[in-house]
Amino acid sequence: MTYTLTSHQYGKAENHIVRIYRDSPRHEIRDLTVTTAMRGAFEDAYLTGDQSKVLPTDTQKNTAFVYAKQHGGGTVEDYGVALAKHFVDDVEPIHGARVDVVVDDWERVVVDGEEHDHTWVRRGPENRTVTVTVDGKGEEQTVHVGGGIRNLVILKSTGSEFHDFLTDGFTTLEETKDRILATAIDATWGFAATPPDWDVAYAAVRAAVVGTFATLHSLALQQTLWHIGGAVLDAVPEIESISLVAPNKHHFLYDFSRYDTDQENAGEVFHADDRPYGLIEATVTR
Ligand SMILES: O=c1[nH]c(=O)c2[nH]c(=O)[nH]c2[nH]1
Repeated sequence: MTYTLTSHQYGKAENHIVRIYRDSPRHEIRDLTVTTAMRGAFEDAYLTGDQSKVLPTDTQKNTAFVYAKQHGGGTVEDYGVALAKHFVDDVEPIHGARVDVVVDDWERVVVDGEEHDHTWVRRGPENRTVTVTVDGKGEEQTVHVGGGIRNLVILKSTGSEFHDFLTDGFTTLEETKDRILATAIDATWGFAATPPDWDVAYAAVRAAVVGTFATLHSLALQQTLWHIGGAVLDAVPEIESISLVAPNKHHFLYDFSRYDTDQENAGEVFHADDRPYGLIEATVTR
């Protein structure tokens, strides 16, 4: 029997790097979880156990931390590009590198009406994500930066319907003209060109996502995703394509008719079910 190693990459996953900027009494914080993955002619490490071309994942980890000091002053995208380019440009056997960054956001606390200089509370649960891919050396090199939002949990208490769907012998779902619509959006997007400001572009995407979710009178989560995709492409001209994954976090009206009570449940009390959930996905491309 013969086998072929058809693909491989290796790296260090989830380096949790907290960078404090303390050049003035008002500190800043950046909290990044960084995953590196290297591609190149590393077959021998698998096939014969020869590690002579392998830059250890431990070294990748160290580099990610040191680059957080050296290249942390710009945006997360600048950091990711500097780190990925370093691996490809400076380490001969590495021909391609991918750097994935998950950003945890911290919000400055307010004490007696004043923002505190060096204390924050975690903002969440959503994360901003950045993916940088560098392929090839010298003139041939390509650098791609992708953006994302993970776990943007959002709910509207009305302005959502679901009816006139296909039915068969297994259908029990009742039609509704007024329901809760809730989801936790994962979105990733790719750029055809570099935007003037990465942070401004991210803020514009997020505003388009939440604004569209709030204002679109939804006939289905599918329709909401389509409109979100269009709004994002309208908001940020450099974005070429956006992929959206959205679990339908079902909220079922709790049935009061089963109880001996004079209370009515007019869309006020719901059972928030965690599973199973509908999973709606879409990619919208310019
Ligand atoms: O927005 C929805 N899309 C569906 O495809 C679906 N299916 C379902 O049972 N409820 C919903 N809601």
